Amino acid sequence: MSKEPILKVSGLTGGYSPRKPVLHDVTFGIQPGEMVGLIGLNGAGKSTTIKHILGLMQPHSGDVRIKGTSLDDNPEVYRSAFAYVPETPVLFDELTVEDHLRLTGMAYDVPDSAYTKRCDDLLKEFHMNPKRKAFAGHLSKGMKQKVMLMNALLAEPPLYIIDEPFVGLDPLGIRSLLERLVEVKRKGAAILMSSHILATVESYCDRYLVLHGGRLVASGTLEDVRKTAGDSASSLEEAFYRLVIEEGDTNGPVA
Ligand SMILES: Nc1ncnc2c1ncn2[C@@H]1O[C@H](COP(=O)(O)OP(=O)(O)OP(=O)(O)O)[C@@H](O)[C@H]1O
Repeated sequence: MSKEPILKVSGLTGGYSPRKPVLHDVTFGIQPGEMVGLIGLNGAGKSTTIKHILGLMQPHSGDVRIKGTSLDDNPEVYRSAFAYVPETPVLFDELTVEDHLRLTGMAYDVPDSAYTKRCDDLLKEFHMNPKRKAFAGHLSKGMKQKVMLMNALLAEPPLYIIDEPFVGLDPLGIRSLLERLVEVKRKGAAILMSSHILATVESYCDRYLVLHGGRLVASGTLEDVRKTAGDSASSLEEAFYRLVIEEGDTNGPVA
């Protein structure tokens, strides 16, 4: 029996100018307990898709719903149902790591009874205990990325949207993150992760969305994506390569 999707993107056409859409009729859903990898070449439309889901851009046509609610239906309910971790950390330089966690706890109504344990666990898992009182402006790039991730994980939302999480993190940070994502997935959260690190995406995601030139050219399990790419593709990387150079376009998509 199919469950109600946490995220449902239906016939999404959108972009920066109504005369020149970047995304064309993109449709997909993410069920509770699923981690879905959004992959595509530079300029394929991954960030634009994410901006539409975040509600930062208006669809030209189509619809985005989180747990059945659109941004127009109820902006507060819509926004509190997801946590977003951007590729480039956005923090307040003059606030400490603990200050950021406290603000997130308040914004997402994390109960006091759960807050201290969640914080302590996250600071330990991400090896950030020595930096809990450090100002964000004094952290390294990877540490800032960890603070963004810890904030998202502290909130325990139904939906996580994570943009290219592996680039700034050290191997221990990547391991902590992946272990945590497996855990939140097990508890029923949905995760949309955009990344160019296809081997990790293949190992951890349950399904994949392949965007090319703003169109979803393949989606589903590894088996589904391999079939769409031609049965001889062995890995996600091989299937991806076939899908995106199919039209003899080796210079990337033109949206
Ligand atoms: N602010 C903007 N204004 C106009 N066009 C934009 C803007 N941002 C992106 N685009 C265009 O939208 C298309 C898709 O870009 P997008 O940033 O969604 O790609 P991406 O898949 O996230 O790429 P990358 O892997 O490089 O991050 C590209 O043609 C890009 O030039």
